[in-house]
Order: sequence, then structure tokens, then C-alpha cells
Amino acid sequence: MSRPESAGARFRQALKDNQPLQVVGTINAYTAIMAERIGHQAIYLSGAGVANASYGLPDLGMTSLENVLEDVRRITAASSLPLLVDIDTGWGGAFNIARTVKEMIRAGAAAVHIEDQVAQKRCGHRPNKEIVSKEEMVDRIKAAVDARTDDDFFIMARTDSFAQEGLEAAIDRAQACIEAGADGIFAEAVTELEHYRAFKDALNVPILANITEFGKTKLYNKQELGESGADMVLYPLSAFRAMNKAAENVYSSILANGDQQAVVDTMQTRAELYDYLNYHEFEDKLDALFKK
Ligand SMILES: C[C@](O)(C(=O)O)[C@H](CC(=O)O)C(=O)O
Ligand SMILES: [Mg+2]
Repeated sequence: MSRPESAGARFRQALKDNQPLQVVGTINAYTAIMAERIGHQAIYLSGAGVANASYGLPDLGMTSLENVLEDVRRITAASSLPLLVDIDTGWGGAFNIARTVKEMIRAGAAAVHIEDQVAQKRCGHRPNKEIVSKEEMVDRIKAAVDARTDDDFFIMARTDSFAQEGLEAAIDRAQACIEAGADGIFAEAVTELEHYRAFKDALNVPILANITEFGKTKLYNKQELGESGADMVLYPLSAFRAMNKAAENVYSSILANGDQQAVVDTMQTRAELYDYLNYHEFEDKLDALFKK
């Protein structure tokens, strides 16, 4: 697999090639391989996903930079798709944020989003979020942009301010972040298509729509989102939620029935599993190398 360009450059190219660019959450290396094979152009590592899946924790700012990096490294080693990473609030002050950005680039990430919630953050679609001042958020962006070791690395500012302060204030914050060097804006938990249009009309950078299930935003189609000015559409946890439900059914069925007959049809087969992993190529190599 040749990678002539940096991950950031590949993300920017994917953004140019796809209007809007769908960015699908991949909770681990294997699902990243699946997303790539299926034809997606960009993938996402969710902060909630790392907390929930890798650590069994809620999405309340309890995971560390190193926790997230570990999953970034696993995914970027397995897939050549550009990876957008949720870095929550950046894990500290200016120097911590700088370190976060440098380490993300080193780990092969293409892009990050950093948000304006307080460190004790919540999911963007939950009530009672608290945000830092516009000035503090601008400082976060400045620190992130200044730390970049690859000019193509894509730094997105996420604002959670719509819920408390409304559309105008959210756009005003986004504008300040762009002036500080942000490459894109993540308009968190807005509710109407017109809101994306308003962000797009006021700002001259790509806009991300977070279409997460069971949240505040309806499950708009990518076409209507594109027509409303969204440049990226994020599905952060869609496959993860489906995987969890499938696992729940399997565990329940095994317990209730004493075998897995009732759920075998819901499973990926061994052949399908191996196909994504190029298993047989590895096995052939082994045979060729060590044939008796
Ligand atoms: C995008 C998000 O930040 C994430 O961590 O995946 C979450 C998603 C979710 O909880 O549905 C968020 O929107 O805050
Ligand atoms: Mg998150």
C-alpha cells in the first residue's frame, strides 16, 4: 500500500472529491478495513466510541490522550483511509493541546476536531453542557494550529454553543475559530437544515453535520445536507450501535437456548471475516516460505 501523501492531504482530497464527504465511525481496526473495502472515503474515531468500547466508560471526558492514540494507531495501521479523530477538549492547556496535535499526526491521523466544552465534557446531544468563553476556545485553536507539523493536517473547531447561546452566537464563535486558523467547523447538535445553511453562508470553510442517532439532529439524508451547505456528514457511532445490538441478541440467545442456532444467520461467516483480512494470502505465504 503506497501512501505518497500525508494523511491530512488525503483527507483534503477526499473532501474535494465528495460533496458532501461521508465520514463513518470505525470503532476498531477491523471495521476500518470493512469501511474501506465497502468504498468509504473517510473514517472517524469517536471519543464516545473509545470511552464506551475500549474502556467501558461513559463519554464524560474520562479517557486520556494516550487512550485515544492507542486506537488511532491501531486503525491507521490497518487502513489507508484518512481518519478524523475526536480529541474532545484537547486534554488541557495550550501545551497539552500542542502535544495532542503533534502526537495525532505522528500516529497517522488526518484530521481532528476540538470542542469548546469545559474539560468535564458531555456528549454534545445531552442537556446541561457547559462551554468555555469564546476567547478560551480561540486560544485552543491557536495552540492546535501552531503545533501542526504538517500543513495539510486538518483542524476542525467544534462548537457546542448552539444549545445554550443559539445560532448567531454559534456562528460568531465559529468565525472567531476560523480567524484563529481552523480549517473547518463542526456545528454540533443543531436541529434544522437551515442551521447548516446559515453556517455555510456566514463562513468560508467546510462545515460538518453530525448525524448521530438518538440525538438532537434528525437523520437527514446526505443529499439534503449537501444542498443545505454541509460539506461533511458524520455517522460517528452507527455501526457500533448496530454491533452492540447484534452482540446483545447473540448473548441472550445463547443463554436462553443453550446454543447459537437461532442467531447463526445474523453472523458474518468465517469466509467473510477472512476475506476482509486477506487471510488466505497470509496462509499462502506461510506455505510458500515454510513448505516441508
Ligand atoms: C460525535 C461525538 O462527539 C462522538 O464522540 O462520537 C458524540 C456522538 C454521540 O454521542 O452520539 C457527540 O455528538 O457528542
Ligand atoms: Mg465526542
